[in-house]
Amino acid sequence: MIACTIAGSDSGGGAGIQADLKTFQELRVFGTSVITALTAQNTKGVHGIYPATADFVKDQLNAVLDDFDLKAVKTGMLFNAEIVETIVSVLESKEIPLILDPVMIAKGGASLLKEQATIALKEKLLPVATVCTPNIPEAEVLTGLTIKTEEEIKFAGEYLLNLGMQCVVIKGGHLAGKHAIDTVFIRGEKPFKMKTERLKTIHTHGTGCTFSAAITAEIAKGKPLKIAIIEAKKFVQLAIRYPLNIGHGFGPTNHFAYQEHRGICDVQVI
Ligand SMILES: Nc1ncnc2c1ncn2[C@@H]1O[C@H](COP(=O)(O)OP(=O)(O)O)[C@@H](O)[C@H]1O
Ligand SMILES: Cc1ncc(COP(=O)(O)O)c(N)n1
Repeated sequence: MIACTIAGSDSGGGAGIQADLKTFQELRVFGTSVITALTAQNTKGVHGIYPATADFVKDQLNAVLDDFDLKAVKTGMLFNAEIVETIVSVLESKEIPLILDPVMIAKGGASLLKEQATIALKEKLLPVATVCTPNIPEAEVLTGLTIKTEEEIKFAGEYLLNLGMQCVVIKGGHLAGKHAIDTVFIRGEKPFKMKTERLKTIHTHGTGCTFSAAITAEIAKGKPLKIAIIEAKKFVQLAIRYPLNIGHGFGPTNHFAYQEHRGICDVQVI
């Protein structure tokens, strides 16, 4: 099975293209990539960004599409409106499931999406996505709502589904509480929650990339949407639970952990 990630490169290896390809590999999916921007980055922060031109993003995407039978595509850091629009123009006529991680701000605070691009993302790319995986701050930007309570999460999920996509996962990593709870909205179905223990760690660099890449890999293998999302939650939970303790800042998650420990992760689905 072959999947593609369209995202930024993280020289530190914990997020972006590198996290996506490691996740695909661990889940036995062949990974191809389209690089939207190079970042000079490590566990201490983003030290520089060098975007690709929209034309070169298009060349990479066409090269991949021309040769490979892609079963799923994901997007991560898209950086500017030209790149967002280019991706829409190439992908909108294709029937490939699109998993959209609306990456906006790195955990260290650096902006990975320009303000104008947020509008293009919301108006043009979101409507053609199969799954969108915002964290709480991203869901707030996309909906214009403040999201703290369960009611507000429900309202935001329904608002986002109405933009046209098939599924929205509002991730709960940024909320407080003993559990990390993600809420899943699938068109025409009752929403459900995925609940795990909230782990006490600073090594959460790239959790969102890893989670959405795992959904992409499972969908590429033909898993039904709900099963793919639950398996991805197990993948990211284990990747956080068994940290590698690499670097001097907010370290990466452990992409090896799923293959090594997968028998012992329980995600409660409620
Ligand atoms: N401390 C934690 N313990 C357990 N799971 C977590 C923790 N932090 C994040 N997660 C999970 O990791 C995934 C990514 O979530 P989140 O950190 O909100 O995304 P992002 O990286 O986009 O900010 C979600 O499934 C979330 O529930
Ligand atoms: C290239 C790239 N893509 C995405 C992220 C977001 O990851 P995080 O929110 O964990 O910093 C990042 N830091 N760098």
